[in-house]
Amino acid sequence: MIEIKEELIESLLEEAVDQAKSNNKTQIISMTKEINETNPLRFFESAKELGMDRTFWTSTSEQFYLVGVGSAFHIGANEYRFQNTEKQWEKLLEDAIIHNPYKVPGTGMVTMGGMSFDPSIRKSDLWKKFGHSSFTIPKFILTVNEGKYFMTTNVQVNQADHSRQLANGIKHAEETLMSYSTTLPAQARIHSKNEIAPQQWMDTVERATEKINQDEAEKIVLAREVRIKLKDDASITAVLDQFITSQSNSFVFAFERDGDCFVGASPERLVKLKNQQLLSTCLAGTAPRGMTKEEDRKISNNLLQDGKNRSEHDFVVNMIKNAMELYCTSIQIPEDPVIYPLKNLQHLYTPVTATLKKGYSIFDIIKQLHPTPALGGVPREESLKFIREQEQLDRGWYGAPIGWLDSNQNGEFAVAIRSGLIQGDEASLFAGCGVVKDSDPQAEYEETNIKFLPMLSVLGG
Ligand SMILES: C=C(O[C@H]1C=CC=C(C(=O)O)[C@@H]1O)C(=O)O
Ligand SMILES: [Mg+2]
Repeated sequence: MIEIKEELIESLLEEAVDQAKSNNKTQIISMTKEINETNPLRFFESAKELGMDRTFWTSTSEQFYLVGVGSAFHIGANEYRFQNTEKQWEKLLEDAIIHNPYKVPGTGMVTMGGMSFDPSIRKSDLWKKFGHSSFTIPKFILTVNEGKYFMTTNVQVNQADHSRQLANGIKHAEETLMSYSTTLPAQARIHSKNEIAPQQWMDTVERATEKINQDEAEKIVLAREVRIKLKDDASITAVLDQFITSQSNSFVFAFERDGDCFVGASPERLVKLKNQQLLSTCLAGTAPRGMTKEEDRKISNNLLQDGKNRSEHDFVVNMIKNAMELYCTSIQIPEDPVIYPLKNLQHLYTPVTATLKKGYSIFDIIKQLHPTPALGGVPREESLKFIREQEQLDRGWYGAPIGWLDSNQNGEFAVAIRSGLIQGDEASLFAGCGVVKDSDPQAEYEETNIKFLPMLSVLGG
C-alpha cells in the first residue's frame, strides 16, 4: 500500500523539470507518502546496497525514527555556522517544491546533521570527513511516528532530466530499500583497547581544579579518548540495534560521512521544538548504578544531596535559564533536580519547558545554548580557552549539537555524548566530566570510565 501513485510522482517530477527549465537552474523537490510498516534498522541495513551515506535518529523513549539515505542536498558552513546553516535551509525551503499531505513531525522536507564542538579548532586527521557544520537533505527518508510510516524522496532535478526516468530510478532504489533480509548482522568483537594518556589527563584535571580554586573559572568539562581496534569491521546496524535495546531514555544516532560513522546513545537533549513549544534538559552530575535496588536507591539519594554534583548541575540550570529568557516566554524550571536513570549510570536531571517567541528559530536557541556547562564550562570563554589549550584531543562532533529539522519548524537536537567515531575496524570513543572546585582527578577518571561503557559494550567489549 503506497498512497501516492506512481503517476502522481511522475507528474510532480514533471512539474519540477518544467520549473528547472523556466528558472534555468536545478529544482529541488520533496515528496512524502505514507507506506506500510517498515523496520527502521533493516531499512538502514538495506541502504548499504545503495552505497550511500546513511543517517539514523531515534529517541528510545518515543516511537520516533528517522532513517536517511544518501544526500540530495548538503548544507555546509564554517563561519557563523548557525546563521549560515539557517539561511541556506530557509532558502532551500523557499525554492523547493514540497508535496506533503501530512502534518506529522519528521515528514516533508527534513534535514539531518551536526556540528563540531569547537569550530575555531583546526580539524585533525581523525575528523577530516566531518565538517564544522554539515547537514544533509537525504535522498530517501523513512519516518516512523506514533505507529505510522512515511517515505520522503528528495530529488534535485535538472533542466535536461526526464520525469519518467527519474521516477523509474526512485522506484528501483525504493525496492532495494524495502527488500531487506530478516537477519541483522552480528557485531565484531574488540581486539584491543588503548586509553590515550590517562595520567596526563588526570594531571589536566588537577590543573583545571587549581584554576578554579584561583577563581579563574568555576567549572571546566574535560574529555578523554579511548582508541579501539576491532577484530573485524564494525556493523553500524548492530551498534544501533544494541543501543536501542539496551539504552532507554536516550537518543540513538548515526551519521555516516564517506564511510566513517559517528554514532552514540546520548541521554542529553539540547532542545526540542514542536508547535513553538520548547523542551530543553539540564543533565549533569553523575553516579554509578547500584547492584541491588536498595543500593541503587542509596546512591540516588546521595547523588541528589551531593554538593559537588549539585554544583556541576546548577551551573547548567542557571545558564540554560538565562539563555531561554532571551528567546522564550512561559519558562518553567523545577526547583530541584530528579534522578535520570540509565543502564550504566545515573544523572541529575532538570527539564526546562518554554514557548519560543515569534521571529526566533531553533537555530537561535542552539547557538545560545552550545556549549552548555555540561560540556564546556563556566564562564564559557574561559573554560573553552582552557579546553583548547590543555585537552590533548580533537573532540570533533563529540559534545556538539546533532539532530534534525523539518519544513514545518519541528526539530530536535541532542548533545552528542556517549559517542564515538567508527572507521572500519577502528574507533575513537570519547567521554568527559565536569570539573569543579572539589573535583578529585581519580574520581573523575572513574566517572569517565563508566561513561565509556555504553559504547564499549555495543562494540562487543
Ligand atoms: C561530558 C559528558 O557528560 C556530561 C553530561 C552529563 C553528566 C556530566 C558529568 O556529571 O560530569 C557531564 O557534564 C560525557 O558523557 O562525555
Ligand atoms: Mg560529573
